[in-house]
Amino acid sequence: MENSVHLPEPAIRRLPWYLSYAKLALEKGETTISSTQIAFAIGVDSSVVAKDLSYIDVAGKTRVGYNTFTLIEVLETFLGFTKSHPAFLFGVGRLGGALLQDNGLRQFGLEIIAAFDVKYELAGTNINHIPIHHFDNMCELRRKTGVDIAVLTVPINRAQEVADFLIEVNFKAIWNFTPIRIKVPDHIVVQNTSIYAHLAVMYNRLEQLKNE
Ligand SMILES: NC(=O)c1ccc[n+]([C@@H]2O[C@H](COP(=O)([O-])OP(=O)(O)OC[C@H]3O[C@@H](n4cnc5c(N)ncnc54)[C@H](O)[C@@H]3O)[C@@H](O)[C@H]2O)c1
Repeated sequence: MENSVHLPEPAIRRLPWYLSYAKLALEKGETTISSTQIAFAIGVDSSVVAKDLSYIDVAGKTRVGYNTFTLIEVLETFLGFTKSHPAFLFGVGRLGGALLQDNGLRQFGLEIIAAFDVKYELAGTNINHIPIHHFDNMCELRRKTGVDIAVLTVPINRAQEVADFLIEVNFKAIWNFTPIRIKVPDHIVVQNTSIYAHLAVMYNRLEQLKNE
């Protein structure tokens, strides 16, 4: 069963933490794990873990626990990590190039099948076997493949115009790595991912600690 249930976003964000913990537990030979154990390891209340896991179709008892292998399987399927989600990447610079090199994305179900840039010299090359095309050829490839997901790694001053164009040609989801909050209509799914924003939180908390 993939994630068709509408879960609160904080719950969706916690489930991958449970998954990582379950994988570690299995590596250590723990064939069952309880929600109390998960709660302790992750640092959240066990009632929260039990509630989160109640959204997904996994058999288990709060005290006795879940079969670790089954829990991993069910979580991976539910989170969409076992299915392949084809995507196009836009902007093959330092960050875009690094993402193309990252085989880890595939483990989480994201399959970047082609990348696009406005630099003519990049067209016809590839990174990690992923072909790079000129941006002008994108619409044709989009029509052929029906890809819905765009990974956006263009310079900040190009982000909105590229996003607008992608929406016009029917992309449905944008994973935005640029540090600008792109504006999109309600029916478009956007995830903004900025390591810089996390840095700001870290600095702020660090200052607070120093002032305590
Ligand atoms: N989210 C993060 O954590 C994070 C980390 C580093 C960088 N960034 C952001 O990612 C973006 C890329 O950073 P970078 O360092 O890789 O930049 P870069 O300049 O190395 O690469 C950008 C690439 O985008 C291409 N490009 C420009 N306009 C385009 C268009 N219309 N269509 C397709 N490609 C186009 C450029 O030719 C270039 O190759 C920036 O917005 C940067 O701020 C985010």
